[in-house]
Amino acid sequence: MSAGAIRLENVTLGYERRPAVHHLSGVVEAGAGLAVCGPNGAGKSTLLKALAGLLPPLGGRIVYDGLALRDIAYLPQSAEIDHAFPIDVLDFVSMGAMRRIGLFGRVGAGERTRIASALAAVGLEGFEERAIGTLSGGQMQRVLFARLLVEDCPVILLDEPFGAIDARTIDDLVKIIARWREEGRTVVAVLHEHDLARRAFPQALLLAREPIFWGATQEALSEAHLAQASRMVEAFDREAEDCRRDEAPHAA
Ligand SMILES: Nc1ncnc2c1ncn2[C@@H]1O[C@H](COP(=O)(O)OP(=O)(O)OP(=O)(O)O)[C@@H](O)[C@H]1O
Repeated sequence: MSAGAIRLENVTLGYERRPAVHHLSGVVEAGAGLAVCGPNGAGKSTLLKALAGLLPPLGGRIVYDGLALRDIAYLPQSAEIDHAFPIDVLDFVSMGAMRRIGLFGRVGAGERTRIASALAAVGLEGFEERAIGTLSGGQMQRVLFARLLVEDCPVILLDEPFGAIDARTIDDLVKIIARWREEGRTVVAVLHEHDLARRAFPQALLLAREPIFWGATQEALSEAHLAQASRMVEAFDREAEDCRRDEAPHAA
């Protein structure tokens, strides 16, 4: 395993001891571009939270080679972000510098330059004083990418970064991901858009509560593998329903 890699060893993840992802082993090499795909409920977001260090495994372990958790930037699903929080674009993007300067640290000239160039890179110059609550979905996603640019981490985790945004914004953000990869950063993204996964990520993990395939994207997202993933998640959900019925002896 090379420096900067993340190794998963027979990892089980879940909530309140209920497993959501089982038997996951593999290595995210430093500099990898990995798409995590699979049907709804497959465990994709759960895996990303675990990689970000927010959800300790129920079993197995995740080993970070030469990486501290502060080296990992994490973009949660849009629904988990408080868009109504009263903060303007400049302050929101500046929060990306917090790991370096601390919560109450002074934003010096170097950080100001970094923040300005991040806003320029996502095409949001002139939006500095806009409250984030007034932005469109696409503009908000650009702001979130600007914050990631300021965070400047070697590992970047993106949970559904392209959900419900326009094609032009998607193109611009895909270019930023390509730039991160050229710079040797590791990018792991949960994606429902398989065409984008094929276009922007050489590797894919197809997940259906357990791994179906982890390797070249074209092969991971073959029709046969996608059909297998759907069947497995449906079967898992049916079993879960049966369990719930068994656990409710007083139900009518
Ligand atoms: N906080 C939580 N508490 C309890 N169960 C959870 C929690 N978050 C997710 N789950 C359950 O874990 C399983 C996997 O969910 P997860 O969100 O990881 O799937 P996903 O593949 O990201 O789905 P989607 O594509 O719909 O976003 C689901 O059965 C879900 O209900």
